[in-house]
Amino acid sequence: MGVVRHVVCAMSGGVDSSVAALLLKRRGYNVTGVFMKNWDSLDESGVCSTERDCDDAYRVCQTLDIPFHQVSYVKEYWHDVFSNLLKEYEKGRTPNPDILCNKYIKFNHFHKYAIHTLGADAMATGHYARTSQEDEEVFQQSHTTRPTTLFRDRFEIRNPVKLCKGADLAKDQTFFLSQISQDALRKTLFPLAGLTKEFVKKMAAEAGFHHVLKKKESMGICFIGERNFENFILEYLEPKPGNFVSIEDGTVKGTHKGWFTLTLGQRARIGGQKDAWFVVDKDIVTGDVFVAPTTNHPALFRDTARTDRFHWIASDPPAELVRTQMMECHFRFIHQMALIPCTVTLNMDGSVWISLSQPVRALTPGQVSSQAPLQDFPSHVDFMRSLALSLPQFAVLYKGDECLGSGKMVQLGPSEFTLQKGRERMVANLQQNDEPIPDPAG
Ligand SMILES: Nc1ncnc2c1ncn2[C@@H]1O[C@H](COP(=O)(O)OP(=O)(O)OP(=O)(O)O)[C@@H](O)[C@H]1O
Repeated sequence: MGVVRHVVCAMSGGVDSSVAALLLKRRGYNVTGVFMKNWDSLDESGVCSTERDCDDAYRVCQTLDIPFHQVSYVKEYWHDVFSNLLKEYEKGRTPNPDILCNKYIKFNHFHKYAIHTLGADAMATGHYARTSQEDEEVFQQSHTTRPTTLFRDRFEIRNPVKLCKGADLAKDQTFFLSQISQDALRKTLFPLAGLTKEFVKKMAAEAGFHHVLKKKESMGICFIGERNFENFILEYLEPKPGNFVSIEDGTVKGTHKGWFTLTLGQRARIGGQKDAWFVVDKDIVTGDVFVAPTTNHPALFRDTARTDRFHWIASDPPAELVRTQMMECHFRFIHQMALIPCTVTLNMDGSVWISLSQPVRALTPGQVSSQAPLQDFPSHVDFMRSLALSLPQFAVLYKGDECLGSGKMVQLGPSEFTLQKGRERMVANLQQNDEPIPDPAG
């Protein structure tokens, strides 16, 4: 008889992690369920949803007859995720809290707790994602503490583990995992890797997890709960009022109460204006929010972005990129958006330039923002829909099924509108000087 492996499963009280724990138990492992508390929350009716979720996770563990623990990362979440989020808002950027939560909490604090404190052979979550390792390979990974040398990961890791899309492409969550460390990934199991959500729900029903199935699907920000996001964020940030300014002629169209909850591409409600205007840019120094009169205005389209130091999950950086300084792959900046072909170039400081095969709008064409202006948002769920469609922070790269990693977008190339204006100015200058206008076709 071989050793019985010990796996710590992160259990949220939801369907996915409950079935993940069930599958691990069926594989014959010693499973421990752990619930994380990240936020002291009361929802708008004063009910603590965290306690309810914790209770649900506990009941699943009872049904499975496995030990249950609860850990609190309220302090860590506040420092690593929430403060970060507020700082980004103040810079006029729209951060993705779920990417940060995975990076700093689940695949860092929680990971260390599972492996070092509880002595587990691996940790597991209910994410729809896959790695390039079999379970047994995960267990064989020794607990290495990386020496802090000048050498980068590629010199230290012989067989880097890849992060790949799960079988259920409609549920794939690699986007949210794109910032996690190689060290944590090497010790992680994703029991739902090969399953569809439909099948997982069926398994939950057969296992008698009815209390879990009855719950609403969790969405977006894991900690805030059902509440008005604008009111929530205004508890923490001082609103900075300013003007709505037309990108076309610089005229002031109205005023707004604060720009950090206004997201790129979103329809702006401007008092006294009958027509629809759309947010295309912000000036965080003056507080001006630039707006355009059409939803598909060229000021919303761009085809290049630069990231900060890119986080490569497996090879840091990929050999192809080192060899040629250039790589063809696919890009996504919104969870589940269609992948866009792109060319990536590597800079000396580890940042990358991403050139897309076609200009993309700040949001996916024809999506909810035009029907659901922010002022009408009833809850954070709707806000998350707009967030997911807004200027995102992270550029996530894929090569086939593999999620290569992500980088925070810190600079965008010129918009189509800027380029168009530049061309017009050039033509006007040429005409003024009576020079022949170059024929673009010839
Ligand atoms: N509060 C929590 N405590 C422990 N683990 C958590 C918690 N929240 C999320 N997780 C882990 O992260 C995974 C992904 O979380 P996410 O919030 O995306 O939920 P989900 O995909 O709807 O999964 P679930 O149905 O398990 O809630 C979960 O399956 C679970 O393993």
